[in-house]
Amino acid sequence: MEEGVLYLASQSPRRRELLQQAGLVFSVQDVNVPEHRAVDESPQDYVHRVARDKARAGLARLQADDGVDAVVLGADTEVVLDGDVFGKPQHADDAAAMLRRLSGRTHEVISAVWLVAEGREQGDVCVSRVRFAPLDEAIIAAYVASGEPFGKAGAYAIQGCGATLIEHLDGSYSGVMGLPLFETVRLLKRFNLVVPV
Ligand SMILES: Cc1cn([C@H]2C[C@H](O)[C@@H](COP(=O)(O)OP(=O)(O)OP(=O)(O)O)O2)c(=O)[nH]c1=O
Repeated sequence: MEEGVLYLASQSPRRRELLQQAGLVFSVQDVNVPEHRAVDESPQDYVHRVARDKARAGLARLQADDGVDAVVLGADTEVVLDGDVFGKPQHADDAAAMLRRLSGRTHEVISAVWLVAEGREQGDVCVSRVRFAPLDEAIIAAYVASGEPFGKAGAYAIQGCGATLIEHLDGSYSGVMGLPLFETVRLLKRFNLVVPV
């Protein structure tokens, strides 16, 4: 396998952590892509599009800088319940409202990952099902006050105290946390990038 130059187009510390956990060598490229779902766009199409746009934006910035021959990884994670897409909460009331809706129910977490290089793009998606325990108002208030829900799709973090709210996970832990590592490494191999395992 040849050595490729991998860039992670993301501001998410979770994605950095997960790529490091997989033993990958990469650089980080900051991108800011607007996340607005079109009215007729399915949740899965939306997550794919945003992940691809992040990777494309990363590659465009790198090419504008010095035309480096790079492979750029973009990812997006959303929580979906009853056809509604829960992004990151804007404020405390928003976070509490999301948690109230997730309480005692099973939702989907959709995580897409895209690799974009000059003349080549490929992506994959991972859908997990997460069942929340019934949450009373005191738990919701305490969790929101902890600050953990902010910056997280669906207002919780499986890698944090949010794990204590989850009764059951059917799917990928890394996918829920923000970057499905099995699908990511499978894509990297297709791009002939060096992976440790
Ligand atoms: C459900 C869940 C989400 N999350 C996080 C992962 C993502 O950072 C975030 C979903 O928002 P994203 O829009 O996917 O990512 P981001 O804006 O944080 O980062 P970037 O676009 O720069 O890559 O939610 C967790 O950390 N734990 C969880 O259990």
